[in-house]
Amino acid sequence: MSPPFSERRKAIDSPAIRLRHATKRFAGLGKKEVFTALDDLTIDVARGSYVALIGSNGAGKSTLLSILMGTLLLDEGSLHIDDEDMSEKPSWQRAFKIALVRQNPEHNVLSSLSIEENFALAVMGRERAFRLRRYDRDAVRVAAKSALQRFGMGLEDRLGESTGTLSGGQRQAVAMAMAAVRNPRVLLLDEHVSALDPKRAKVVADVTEEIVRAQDITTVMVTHDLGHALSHTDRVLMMHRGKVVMDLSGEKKAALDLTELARQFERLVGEALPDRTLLAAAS
Ligand SMILES: Nc1ncnc2c1ncn2[C@@H]1O[C@H](COP(=O)(O)OP(=O)(O)OP(=O)(O)O)[C@@H](O)[C@H]1O
Repeated sequence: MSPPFSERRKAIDSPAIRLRHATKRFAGLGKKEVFTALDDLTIDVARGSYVALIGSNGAGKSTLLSILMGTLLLDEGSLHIDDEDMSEKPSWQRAFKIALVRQNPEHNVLSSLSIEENFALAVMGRERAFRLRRYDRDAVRVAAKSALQRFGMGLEDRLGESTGTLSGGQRQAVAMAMAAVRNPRVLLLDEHVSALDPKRAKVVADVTEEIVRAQDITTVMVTHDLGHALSHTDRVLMMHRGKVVMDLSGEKKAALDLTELARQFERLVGEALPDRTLLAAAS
């Protein structure tokens, strides 16, 4: 029996990601030194929204992605994904819900396997069974081809080739297409186009947004490129020293004046935005 309407409504309205008073500390170099990478962070991420995390080096962006992924666990606070308490669950217990595309293309695909075999692993992950067993080759090929075609790189005709022979841009396209085939509840992007040349970066960024919108995937992207964040995402969270210092969405984001943004950021944190963040936005 399906749940009552009120319960279904609640599931749709409730945020996909609910972070409450999230704190993560690391031991510093000195014996008693402790560094707070995430400092009492409370954030809701709406279902299906595309959110960018921007901030200077060491602001806590990667730590936050690791907390969402489960490769790090919180010291204090809580994390719910789709109303399920994930605070204590390590990455392997939530991997079927979450896909991650990393900055380094070599970290996203297994280069000893073919493109098709990489997709087979992605599909098996979606089915919550990472056992190496015979996979449905036709179904995997159909899904892989249709996801790869979007990138216009001809990769759909090279399924039998080793991913070790692909360029960085091609590997990132394969990684994004694999994420699309897995159709995760949450997609995490860690500067996934920053290592690519501008032309390939644009293709991968554009298709990423198409996938996110078409499949309604809640997405959190770390980037140093404010221009990329402003043109593709619904909401920009500016981080500094483990806190969100600015939260821009809707009209506030649409009416954004970069000089004013830089001024406000500096006033709030006492430090200027990194040059590359502003330069990327202005170009
Ligand atoms: N495993 C770790 N051990 C100790 N300190 C860590 C660890 N991971 C991160 N930190 C520290 O936590 C702080 C936040 O790091 P984080 O990597 O989250 O920043 P970031 O915003 O992603 O920066 P960047 O833009 O340079 O990638 C940094 O000062 C970093 O040195």
